[in-house]
Amino acid sequence: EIRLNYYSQSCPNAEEIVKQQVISLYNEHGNTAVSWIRTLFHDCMVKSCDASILLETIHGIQSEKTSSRNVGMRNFKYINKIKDALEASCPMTVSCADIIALAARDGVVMLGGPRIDMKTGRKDSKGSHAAEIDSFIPNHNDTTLFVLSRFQSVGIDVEGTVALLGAHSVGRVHCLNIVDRLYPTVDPTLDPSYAEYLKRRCPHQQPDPNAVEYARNDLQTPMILDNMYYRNIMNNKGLLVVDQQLVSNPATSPFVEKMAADNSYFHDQFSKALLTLSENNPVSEEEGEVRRDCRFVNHN
Ligand code: HEM
Ligand SMILES: [Ca+2]
Ligand SMILES: [Ca+2]
Repeated sequence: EIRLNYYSQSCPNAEEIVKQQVISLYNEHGNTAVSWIRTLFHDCMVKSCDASILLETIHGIQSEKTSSRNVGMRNFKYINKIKDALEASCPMTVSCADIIALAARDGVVMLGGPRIDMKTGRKDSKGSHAAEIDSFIPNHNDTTLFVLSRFQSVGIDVEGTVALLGAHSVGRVHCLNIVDRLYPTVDPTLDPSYAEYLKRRCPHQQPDPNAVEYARNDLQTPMILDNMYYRNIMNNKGLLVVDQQLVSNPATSPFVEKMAADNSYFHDQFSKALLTLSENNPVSEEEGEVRRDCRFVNHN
């Protein structure tokens, strides 16, 4: 059963240890904080917040990391650093699924977002769900209707979905996910000068797989989790099709306007929805485990 302060007896400093690690990683590589937010989404959305996304391909397990939906995910290696710090104080106590949740919570704070009171006590999966990823995580060009139905299936309503996509106020997108909007003709819903910028960032219709070509999600405040995302999409400066469509769909556009006008309303709705996402379908004590190494299931 997940609850607030699950580790208060078994590892009283657990949350503080994660926080210190997230801060020092942020100071080394600011983009780690960005990664933790996306990692939570891609773990929790796929079946359960069970750290399934961290497993490597080995002994009949197919890693989720190689899925096309997970393109661009980064900084997984630093999860092990957080885990090592926890193992040094409390061996075999804190789950990798809780590391993902707490790191996302603290990453949000590092990026100027709200403070979210997340529960702990999640257990780690004993397998990956690689084959099912595409049925849980929408594609970059799916319709709003489809996106809303995916989030609704995990208990997140229209307002919450609009708020969660505000995570695209930070981070980057590889050209692969944008070129369809630039070539052969520019998507008419793209601001022309913004399209010129994107074409400079992504000069080839078929992105060179060896070149790391990407554009920032939010040019104005790329490292701040703020409502600039909504102002951008209202100005036809959305990067992905799923972003831009929030403005034109009548179910989502009123929330876009409210969030664009009021950063603290955005933060409140983002907190609520991220909390719901972070509690999706926890694995039971009997079915799960606390992994020794977040990349592999335990062998005992
Ligand atoms: C319809 C739902 C969503 C779709 C289709 C989607 C798709 C994408 C894509 C294609 C990228 C760029 C990856 C790359 O090329 O490197 C991206 C980046 C990102 N997404 Fe989403 N996303 C969705 C929802 C969310 C949600 C709910 C969150 C978190 C609450 C989130 C957080 C992020 C973050 C933080 C990045 C930047 C990652 C980085 O710079 O390392 N996304 N998303
Ligand atoms: Ca998962
Ligand atoms: Ca921003």
